[in-house]
Amino acid sequence: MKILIIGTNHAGIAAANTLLENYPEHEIVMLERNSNLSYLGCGTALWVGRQIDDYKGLFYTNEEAFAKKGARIYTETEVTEIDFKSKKVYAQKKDGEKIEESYDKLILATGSLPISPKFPGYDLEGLHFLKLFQEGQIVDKALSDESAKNVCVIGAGYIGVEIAEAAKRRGKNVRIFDAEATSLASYYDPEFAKMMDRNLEDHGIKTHFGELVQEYIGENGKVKAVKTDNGTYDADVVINSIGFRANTDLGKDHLELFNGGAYLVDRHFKTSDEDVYAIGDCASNYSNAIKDTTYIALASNAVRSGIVAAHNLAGTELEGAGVQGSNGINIFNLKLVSTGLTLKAAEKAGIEVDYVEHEDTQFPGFMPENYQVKLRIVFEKSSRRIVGAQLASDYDVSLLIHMFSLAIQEEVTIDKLALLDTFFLPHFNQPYNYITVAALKAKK
Ligand SMILES: Cc1cc2nc3c(=O)[nH]c(=O)nc-3n(C[C@H](O)[C@H](O)[C@H](O)COP(=O)(O)OP(=O)(O)OC[C@H]3O[C@@H](n4cnc5c(N)ncnc54)[C@H](O)[C@@H]3O)c2cc1C
Ligand SMILES: NC(=O)C1=CN([C@@H]2O[C@H](COP(=O)(O)OP(=O)(O)OC[C@H]3O[C@@H](n4cnc5c(N)ncnc54)[C@H](O)[C@@H]3O)[C@@H](O)[C@H]2O)C=CC1
Repeated sequence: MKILIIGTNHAGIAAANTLLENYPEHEIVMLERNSNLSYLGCGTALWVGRQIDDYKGLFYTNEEAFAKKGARIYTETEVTEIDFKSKKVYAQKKDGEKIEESYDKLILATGSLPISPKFPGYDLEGLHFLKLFQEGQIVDKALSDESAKNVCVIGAGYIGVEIAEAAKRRGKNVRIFDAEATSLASYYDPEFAKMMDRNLEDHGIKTHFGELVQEYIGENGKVKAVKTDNGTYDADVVINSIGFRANTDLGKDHLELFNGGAYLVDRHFKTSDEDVYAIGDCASNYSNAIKDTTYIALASNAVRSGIVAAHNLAGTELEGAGVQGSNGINIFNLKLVSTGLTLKAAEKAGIEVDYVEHEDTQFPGFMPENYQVKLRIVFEKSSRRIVGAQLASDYDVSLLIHMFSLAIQEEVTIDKLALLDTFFLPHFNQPYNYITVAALKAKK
């Protein structure tokens, strides 16, 4: 069987590896428009903020590795059209050469594109996005210009907050804007998000939440200020980070879409076309918290969807486990992690929930070094199944969120969690720890 994979970043790579390692009898062709593959965007802010020395370690594989494994791989080759009827893909190489490939099965792994806000002045020089490695390089160069003093970040989601920290670490005056009342509003309830807001402000970043950007003001074709409904602010560098949209340009007229966005897929990541699978940021996913289709753009989901699609396509039935949207962030040492639904997300999904919360130190009081930890657990009122959790601390409590992720996936109730056997050792935690205490607070 001849299998074509379009897009070879995290999702496409996971699918290709699964096929090459488990089903070597198939012919694999990979098509990628970029010059590189496997760029870990999560490292952009670390590198731009000089927390790591350079970007070389942010790539975990390359074209040669796949050629060696037996795949035919084309980089700098953009797929321009797919004829789903005759099962043919048309592409163009960087030098203009046109190529044509047929397929028996097709995997779309074309990812996502940053949403571009079309405020007046959107085409000025000095406005940036942060999706590709090359865009990271451009932002890095812009911040290296000594005369660029003022940086405005539009959107205080994950990319925005991370790059705001990086720009501050590079000695810039940084302002961050978001339409919502706090940063990270789609990941955390206000009580947690406000800890991040305070953290940003304590480190000298000016926050402008609930303030709407209306215009980029320029001079001689270059941005010099950002105008909002509340004021005008100097800006030499503007970074736009108001979210991603699924990149479905190639298949949107043929394949069924989820809410007009990502390719709608089943639990095998198969699209509405029997011979076409879609994975990663260009595809929908299944949410265990809302028990319905969702769209969440994360590298972690992209990898898993690639593995599941590849097995199913090759004939081994494997149902995707669904997702919780588990995520984490670490800014100036404040760590926030969450999974599943916030109170607002639950309300939006029409799920009636309650929550319990507890804040305590990680270790018993007699330990010489200690940290505050704040935990919130969200559960469905009727079934009492856990549907979300949020944790905040300067201590690394990140691994705990995986337990809550599994709890959501497996529909564990808050009452079961209260009686869970959690070990105790002063070096790690307390006998009456914040998980147990929080869960015991859940009133019937
Ligand atoms: C700055 C930043 C930080 C991030 N941090 C994290 C993090 O910490 N944790 C996390 O889980 N996620 C993070 N993400 C999100 C994560 O990077 C994405 O969810 C992930 O890249 C999705 O992988 P993908 O392979 O589905 O899509 P993409 O990474 O978007 O890759 C799609 C590929 O398809 C190619 N392509 C598209 N169209 C065509 C075409 N017509 N022809 C040929 N090739 C094509 C593209 O060139 C691209 O290489 C971050 C993203 C960014 C930008
Ligand atoms: N640590 C992690 O896991 C990371 C994950 N990612 C993922 O990459 C994807 C893209 O990241 P982001 O672009 O940061 O998206 P995001 O969805 O995290 O945040 C976008 C932010 O922009 C705001 N916004 C939307 N429209 C706006 C407007 N017109 N004006 C002002 N604010 C506006 C939203 O309120 C939101 O806070 C996300 O899926 C994210 O989860 C990115 C970086 C790190």
